[in-house]
Amino acid sequence: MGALDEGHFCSELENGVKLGCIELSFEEEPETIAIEDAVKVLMQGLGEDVNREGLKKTPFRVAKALREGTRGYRQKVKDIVQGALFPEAGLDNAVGHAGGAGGLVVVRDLDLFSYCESCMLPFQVKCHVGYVPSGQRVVGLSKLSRVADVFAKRLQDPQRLADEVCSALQHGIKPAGVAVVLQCLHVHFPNLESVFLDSNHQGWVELLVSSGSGVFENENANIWADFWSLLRFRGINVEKTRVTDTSDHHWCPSQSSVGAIATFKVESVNPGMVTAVASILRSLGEDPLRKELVGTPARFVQWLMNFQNSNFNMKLNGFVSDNGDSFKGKHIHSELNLSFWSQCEHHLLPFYGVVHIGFMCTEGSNPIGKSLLQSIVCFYGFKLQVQERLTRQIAEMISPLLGGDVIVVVEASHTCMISRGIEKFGSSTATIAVLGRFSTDPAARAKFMQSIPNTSVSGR
Ligand SMILES: Nc1nc2c(ncn2[C@@H]2O[C@H](COP(=O)(O)OP(=O)(O)OP(=O)(O)O)[C@@H](O)[C@H]2O)c(=O)[nH]1
Ligand SMILES: [Zn+2]
Repeated sequence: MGALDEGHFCSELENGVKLGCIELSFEEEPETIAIEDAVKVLMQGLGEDVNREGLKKTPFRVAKALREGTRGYRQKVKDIVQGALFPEAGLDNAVGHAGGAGGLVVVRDLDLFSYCESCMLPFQVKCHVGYVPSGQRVVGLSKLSRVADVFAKRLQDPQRLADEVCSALQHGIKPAGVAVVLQCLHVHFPNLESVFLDSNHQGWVELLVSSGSGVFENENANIWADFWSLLRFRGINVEKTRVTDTSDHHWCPSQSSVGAIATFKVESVNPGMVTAVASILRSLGEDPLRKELVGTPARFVQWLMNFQNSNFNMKLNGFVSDNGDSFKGKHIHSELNLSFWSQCEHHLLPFYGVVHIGFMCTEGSNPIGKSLLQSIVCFYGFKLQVQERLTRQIAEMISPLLGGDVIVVVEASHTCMISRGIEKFGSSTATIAVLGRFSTDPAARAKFMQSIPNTSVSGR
């Protein structure tokens, strides 16, 4: 069982005398309990009832997700590489591609997830690792991915992640050289204004970083040309958003001028919630005073505050539709790809995607503008949610405005199913809510469905 599953703790008295090991389950470990307590403070800060059905187990789930997501602090590279170096004839110390073990080896498209150290949200990593074997031996291919995962399962910055993986492999395998390329994707930070202004939001911020050691140390070395060629074969677009100097470049939207967080003033952030996040960092084995982490608790709280339990009803500014309630002469009107972000109430992790809305109206009229529908979608998105409830709430909200015949389809990617747990990259969930004629007329439903374009839902 992994370190997270079976805690082995030796209780110590003040003078360091060990009392002997007591077996603590994951639930009983002090770090888990501390994170659960901190998550309860965060949920109360959002105005939520921690005892509400659906939220009861959230503190524990979040503790489990965060500790699994940062297990890299407790793993050692040598345990992975040791015993996985296999003797292989070939070029000894020279570097070339003449047969045998002398040639460049590249493992491509390793899907990883890491935690952004600026905002504590998971970010997606497409990792490509290359090395030039030497010393008459090669490493087990899977170990390149396992070592990369040790450093990904921490609070990270893309460039530091690439450098740490590169250096660990260089020291662990002692090859002629190592090259690491990471294509990183950070979820975009919406805020109410920006989502309305530009509803075809790009859901992702992309960044490509690289790191090299030994024969790859010089990024102009011709062996890099071989490496990039082996990536291009896979259609990997290595030029896009390539940043070499990331020192002053904040890739995290929470640090950029347009991110949602930039619109909050730090002093307006609930200090009790900030303290709670700092204690979570400590429970994960991090130092909240590390310079890259100093602002992180406030930024994470600012992200969370997007989803506070605002129970105010949608201010429709007296909006009344003249949509009437008779079908005659009515046709199906579709408003498609309304973007939304929400926060899964089970894991406090984002889920995001698009909403498609259909309703009946007389030819040529449109009783409700797209931006008002976008407002409704955003207000129900910006809560702790489950996708089924979000879908139903949108339908129930717009139904009386539009004569009662509505259909709502939500397509979303759930970070909690992609970055942890079942880790199903690329998976997405679709939900439907129908009222009025759309609940009784399959042909009306089918006609609306045909109007939905066939595009990816990942928001990329
Ligand atoms: N129906 C529904 N389930 C959701 C939504 N968001 C997250 N979940 C699920 O909530 C469930 C929580 O299950 P638990 O077993 O309590 O928590 P868990 O151990 O973290 O679950 P895993 O994700 O399977 O590891 C998971 O199956 C999630 O996939 C949602 O919007 N709708
Ligand atoms: Zn971030």
